[in-house]
Amino acid sequence: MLLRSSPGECAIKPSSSPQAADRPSSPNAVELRGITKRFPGVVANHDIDITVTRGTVHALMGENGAGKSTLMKILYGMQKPDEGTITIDGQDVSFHTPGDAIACGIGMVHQHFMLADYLTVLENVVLGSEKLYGIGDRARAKIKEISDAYGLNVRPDVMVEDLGVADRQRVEILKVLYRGARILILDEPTAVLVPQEVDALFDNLRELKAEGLTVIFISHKLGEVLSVADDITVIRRGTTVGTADPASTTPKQLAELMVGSELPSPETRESTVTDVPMLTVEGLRMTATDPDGVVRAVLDGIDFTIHQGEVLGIAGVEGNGQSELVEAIMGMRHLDSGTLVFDGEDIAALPTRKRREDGIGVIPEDRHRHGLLLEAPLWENRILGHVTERPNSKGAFLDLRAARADTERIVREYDVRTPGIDVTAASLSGGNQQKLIVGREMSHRPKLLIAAHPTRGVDVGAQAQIWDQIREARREGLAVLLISADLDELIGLSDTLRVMYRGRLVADADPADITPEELGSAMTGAASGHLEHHDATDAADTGGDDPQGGGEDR
Ligand SMILES: Nc1ncnc2c1ncn2[C@@H]1O[C@H](COP(=O)(O)OP(=O)(O)OP(=O)(O)O)[C@@H](O)[C@H]1O
Repeated sequence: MLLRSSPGECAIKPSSSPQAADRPSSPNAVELRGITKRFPGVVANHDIDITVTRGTVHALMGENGAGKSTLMKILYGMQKPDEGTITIDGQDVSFHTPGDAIACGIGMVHQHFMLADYLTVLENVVLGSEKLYGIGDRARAKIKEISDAYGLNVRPDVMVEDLGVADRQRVEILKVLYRGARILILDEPTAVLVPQEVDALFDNLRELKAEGLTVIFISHKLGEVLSVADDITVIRRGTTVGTADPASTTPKQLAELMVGSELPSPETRESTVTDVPMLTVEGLRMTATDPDGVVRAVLDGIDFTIHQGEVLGIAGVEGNGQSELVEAIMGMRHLDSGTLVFDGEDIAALPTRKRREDGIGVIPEDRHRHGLLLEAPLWENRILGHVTERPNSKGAFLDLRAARADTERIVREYDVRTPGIDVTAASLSGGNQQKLIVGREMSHRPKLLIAAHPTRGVDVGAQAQIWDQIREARREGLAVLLISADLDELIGLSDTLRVMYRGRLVADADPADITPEELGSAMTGAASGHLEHHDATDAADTGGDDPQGGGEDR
């Protein structure tokens, strides 16, 4: 069954023939020809050609800053190309806004989900498209029809806040299908999913293409791309450098096509763990009150110690208390109880700034909200959070010359692709923003690094470099609290691995002896023979302590 709903008229370019709309459509869903897009000091896309066959999954790969997002923003009408043509289903089109692209059957699922937590799935889906099927039974029936057709398993009447990450992603996909999308653009869709969820998403993508829909997705994950894509286009420094056939390409060849270097591996078993405690957390408990006035524990009796030279990895599906744990250690949220001893000192009453000055570095989960001042230049972002420290200040004064010189050094050493240090952080590509943050935090030689998704959105080459930098610092005594959705990264970098579920540390795993699949199961609450599980049945009951919601008690 082919589903079609049309939210508006697809604006065909006036140069097309009058019969254009009646012409038999081409086998290609999308053809981009000679796309060029310039920003001040950067050519983001230079004469790019891409052909995407209808009914296929097409992966777009490339180093950070290669120009992938820019190209997709052009296809989705968010940006206008300086040169080049866009052809959809054989018709030349011209987009000025995403609305124009949507009218031509293009939908985009962004990396940061855009759903309203306190609305139901149905309300979220119909929001802004009430004219299509109303807001009641017709809309509900349409949602069910789409959900059944593509195996999305979306229930219209549940609250979005009660959904896990993978369910939210399916709602986002359904939302664009509801608006009539036949061509879906997914921006790094697997970055936040555990392996089992990735498999389920790929099943959904196969269903979509079986119905003749076309999927274009951006990814840095070589293995995943090879397993699901029909075609791969690699772009480097703004131009198409090649296409790869997944059936006959190895991950190593693909990595080389992308970055021209060896495929890195995070595996390392050499231990540098000492018996000197750097951070000891005991009985950490934090509650939150939701809009209905219900108090629930978001951290519920967390205990651990990280020693000098140790990486403690925390595995967990997002929303199980990891963000709150970081906020607790950094003093950004009120603790109900518990102790925090850092480098022999009780820091529970210290302000965040003092904790940083004392030697805690942070690579935050949300780089836009907590890691960068997007509208400020790179050199100001270099100072951010470290105003009182060298080389940014001398005595009571800022030392701008030294801060600028050090920003240049970070740009060089961390390979931040930018025309200069005076451009805004907003103008960097996502992966390059991440490299700037990692460079800044590592520069201060912290004693403890809290690294939340340190290589999220970063390409394979830069990822290997960041892993090396963390390992090198660990050899010199750095203690690391690593929170990551990349299970290869967690297993490869951690000396100690613990699983967080519903605000508690529920199981320990030996990184040398666990697979990503086993770890993924433990994160979703299932027991596994390769983990040491703790008793979680006495979870404090303060009116529902389920930050994720909807889960079963273990
Ligand atoms: N609004 C903008 N202003 C100025 N420069 C920009 C802007 N958007 C992107 N760029 C620049 O264009 C280039 C391509 O960026 P783009 O975000 O398309 O890369 P990407 O391949 O998606 O990278 P990543 O994998 O890191 O997300 C980069 O050099 C980036 O700094």
